Amino acid sequence: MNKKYIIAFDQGTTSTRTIIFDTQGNIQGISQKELTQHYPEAGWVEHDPNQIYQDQKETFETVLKETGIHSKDIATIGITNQRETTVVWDKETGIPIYNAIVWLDNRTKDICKTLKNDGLGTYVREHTGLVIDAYFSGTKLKWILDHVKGAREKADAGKLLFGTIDSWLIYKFTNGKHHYTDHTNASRTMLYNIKDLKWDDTLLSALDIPKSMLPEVKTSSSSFGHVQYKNIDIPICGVAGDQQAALFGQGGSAEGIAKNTYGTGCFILLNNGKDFVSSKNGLITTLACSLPDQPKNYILEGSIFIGGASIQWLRDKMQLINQVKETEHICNSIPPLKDLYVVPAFAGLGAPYWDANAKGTIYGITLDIGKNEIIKATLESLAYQTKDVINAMEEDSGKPLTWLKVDGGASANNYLMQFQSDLLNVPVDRPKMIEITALGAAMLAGLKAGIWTKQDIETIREVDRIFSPKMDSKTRTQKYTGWLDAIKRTRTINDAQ
Ligand SMILES: Nc1ncnc2c1ncn2[C@@H]1O[C@H](COP(=O)(O)OP(=O)(O)O)[C@@H](O)[C@H]1O
Ligand SMILES: O=P(O)(O)OC[C@H](O)CO
Repeated sequence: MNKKYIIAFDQGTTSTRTIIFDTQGNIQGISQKELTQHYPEAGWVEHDPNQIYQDQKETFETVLKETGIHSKDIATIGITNQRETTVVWDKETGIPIYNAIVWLDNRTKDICKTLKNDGLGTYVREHTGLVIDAYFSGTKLKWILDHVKGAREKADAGKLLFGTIDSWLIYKFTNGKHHYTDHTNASRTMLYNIKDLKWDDTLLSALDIPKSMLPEVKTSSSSFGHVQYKNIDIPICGVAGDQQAALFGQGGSAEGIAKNTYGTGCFILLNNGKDFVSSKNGLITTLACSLPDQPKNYILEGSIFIGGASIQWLRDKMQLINQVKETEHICNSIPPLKDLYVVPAFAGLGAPYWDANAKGTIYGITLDIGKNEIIKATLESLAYQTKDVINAMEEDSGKPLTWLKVDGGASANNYLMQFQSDLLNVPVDRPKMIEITALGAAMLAGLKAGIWTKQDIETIREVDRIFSPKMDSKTRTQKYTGWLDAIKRTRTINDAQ
């Protein structure tokens, strides 16, 4: 094999990146563009699908130019993406009929309420592993068909296609030749049966979605067509939703491995093995990256909607900081907080509460509280929300968590990582490679393309730092009890409204 590089397309909520790895898994080049967020109404979040494609193409071309690496030396491309975000486009022209409705958008909460009232909750949990929530693609797709003029007729006539961002990019980069997705992305639509690995007719009919719109679902490490660049065809050999890709990059194809990605949201995933376990504690069951010899592995996931986004809120809306990284120094420079909690339910609460109506709150303000304390409480909220999810995971899996692997932008924050370890009372293990999501996608592609074996990829991850718990158990219990009280009060206020 003389091809020397693997490319990852990492299409996230806030940015679009192309990264080139060498065969040791080292980064040779990165190009990145910020993605414009559109907020047409309260609770709505949209992206422009054309911007997503153009940015991905531009970062791809830029990284090749900047590194001087020739496209003939690229063995394969892996794609990883923000999950659930929904695009519908015209089959003939490839033109989207509406903006992409982003995972954080909760405009469809009333559709979800109706589905729940119709008694579909248990069916959804048992067949898709999910809870009925506006987070997943199914109701977003229904909303587009119901609200865009002429969409329903065109869909019924087989003239529209649906996809999550991976499908959209595959379609565009292969000039409309392929309409594919992979198991991880399909499992986030609320339309896919994760036991039988097929689209679910009952849910398609409940949401009035024609099957002809849906992509073919493939193994995450398999052939998804080619990207042509300067007359060279580069095969796309890996596709996975970003959280599952991160778990894979962290070595999570083995049962029992858990990771938390601290990005816009926080996503805690535990590889729970080959058997479908339905959560009794507010988590969801979803599919791990699939390999030809490992088609079905189930993950228990806790999806927290607002993680690093709350630090951006401190910077952009509250203007309490100039840069997100300042929070580490600020937190280290003031004493431990006493009973001050920020509950960042800015988009409702995800796991384990699933409360679409909850709103953000701050509890425990006294006269001595200033902006630094608010900053610290906001940063700590990422760790408290993580603990809520880990507690649920321990209940569901029946096993205590002994080790947490971490990644994502906010995992760079040493104060947060130490506080997380203290609160969970387990070591928190941060890898040297911060682009672990992209690396996971590259690994999936590299496996299929014959660049790496399973043994090779096990040796790529290296530890940067392990944070060990230092907090005494009394303080830990006091702090967490205060958090649970703040959550209870938040939810009581909203119930009363
Ligand atoms: N040093 C830091 N301390 C706290 N939060 C941070 C820090 N660096 C980045 N973040 C947060 O991490 C998020 C970006 O992480 P990233 O993994 O790139 O997110 P995404 O993939 O969701 O776009 C932002 O929300 C930002 O506020
Ligand atoms: O783009 P990220 O990294 O914020 O991830 C978003 C998740 O995939 C949503 O489920």
